[in-house]
Amino acid sequence: MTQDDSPQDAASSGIPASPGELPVAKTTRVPTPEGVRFRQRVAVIIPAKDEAKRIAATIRSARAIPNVDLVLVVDDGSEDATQHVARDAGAVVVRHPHNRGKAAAMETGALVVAMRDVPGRPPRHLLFIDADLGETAVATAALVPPVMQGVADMAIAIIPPQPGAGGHGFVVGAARRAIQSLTGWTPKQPLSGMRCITREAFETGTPLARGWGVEVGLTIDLLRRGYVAVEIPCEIRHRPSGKDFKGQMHRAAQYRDVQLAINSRRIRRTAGAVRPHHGS
Ligand SMILES: O=c1ccn([C@@H]2O[C@H](COP(=O)(O)OP(=O)(O)O[C@H]3O[C@H](CO)[C@@H](O)[C@H](O)[C@H]3O)[C@@H](O)[C@H]2O)c(=O)[nH]1
Ligand SMILES: O=C(O)[C@H](O)COP(=O)(O)O
Repeated sequence: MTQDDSPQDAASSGIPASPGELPVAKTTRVPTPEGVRFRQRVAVIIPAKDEAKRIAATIRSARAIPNVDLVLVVDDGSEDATQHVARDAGAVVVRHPHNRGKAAAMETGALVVAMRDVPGRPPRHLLFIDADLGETAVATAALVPPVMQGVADMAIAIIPPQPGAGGHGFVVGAARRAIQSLTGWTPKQPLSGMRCITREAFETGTPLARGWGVEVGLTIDLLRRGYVAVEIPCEIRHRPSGKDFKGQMHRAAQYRDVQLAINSRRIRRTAGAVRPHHGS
């Protein structure tokens, strides 16, 4: 992923400048019976397409994240042994029979976690991570505390510059500008998919934008509804897209999906602004 060090003011970054200025998440606290305290749990959801080489290390690392009691892999129609390797590494695995794209894999993952949440207890927070983080996946643990403490409804990883990355900042720039114009918030890494999010915020953001538009769509939809997002640095490594033909094709697909997500939200905003008001 392309990095950008453009300056940001603390207020628009969402990152608190000092403890006295902590933002407050919008997610409603689930009331629990008096005197009963449930430990908030977290589910890691890993959308995975043809990730047999790296998924085992990612799962092992993710299992070490505090408060995680479920690691779920959604095999998005892989043609390799992803599902078998993931099961052997201790994950719960579900599978799309055909490739449906990352956003669909995220929705499937959230649905399966909901089925495993314990009735009467707070729903698990959802920690989405990519399958290719390997042993660095544990560093996404830093995304959990802001959500757990009610500082944010969604915490997004800022990742360090990646060796071999070949981006030109084109997709990232377009995504950042659109989020800025539709929400007033300027994210450093608008495409980052490593995100911890409350169940309530996730449900508010569904249906998700398709494919690679999912992160941009989710950020816009949540911020416009008053939810709070923060970006948190995480020392993770992933397999970046290079400068080769495959990398450029990937960027073209990202650009297409991001533009679709942005355009539909612009249209929705305009339609909302001109819709006649029939209230009393
Ligand atoms: O059809 C697909 C394609 C990919 N994946 C998985 O999605 C994740 C991200 O895919 P990757 O190929 O690593 O894409 P990147 O370009 O490296 O992804 C960056 O940019 C994406 C948005 O464009 C974000 O979703 C990612 O989190 C972010 O790391 C990986 O676990 C894949 O296995 C699927 O589940 N289904
Ligand atoms: O490599 C990346 O960071 C993404 O594929 C986006 O590409 P970009 O840097 O050209 O926006």
